[in-house]
Amino acid sequence: MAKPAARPGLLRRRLASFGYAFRGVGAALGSEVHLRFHAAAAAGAVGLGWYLGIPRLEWALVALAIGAVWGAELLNTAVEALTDLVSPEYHALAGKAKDVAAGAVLVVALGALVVGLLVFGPPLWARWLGA
Ligand SMILES: Nc1ncnc2c1ncn2[C@@H]1O[C@H](COP(=O)(O)OP(=O)(O)OP(=O)(O)O)[C@@H](O)[C@H]1O
Repeated sequence: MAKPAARPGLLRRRLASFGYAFRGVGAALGSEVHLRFHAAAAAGAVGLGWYLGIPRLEWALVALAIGAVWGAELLNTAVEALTDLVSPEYHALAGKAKDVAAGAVLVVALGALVVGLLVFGPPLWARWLGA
């Protein structure tokens, strides 16, 4: 009897999963203008945080906000792709799925905006007043 093909080891499978995940982020970055905008905004926030010397807890908030926006945008991209696959023709439910997914990005982005205003607003204001 033929021996079943050996399954790759656990570590190799985990590493492959990471590879697929990074490939997904790369594919979304390549196709989604919004995600490139989020990348620029994240770079701006990190630069501002470094310039203002914000404390560690505020870095944690900024990191959470950036991660949440990226996560929501990636999920939105996945929903769009699946919707286009399942329902290339017009369908009210397909439209609802895309609108709700886009709404999720909007809600998270508004939360991130509030975080940005609370973290960067006061020290920027103080610098401008002090200048
Ligand atoms: N198959 C469909 N059936 C019904 N309505 C759709 C369908 N595809 C798109 N729509 C509607 O058109 C809107 C825009 O769809 P589209 O696929 O262009 O998404 P988008 O978020 O604007 O795309 P992108 O992020 O690539 O710019 C959706 O939010 C939805 O309201």
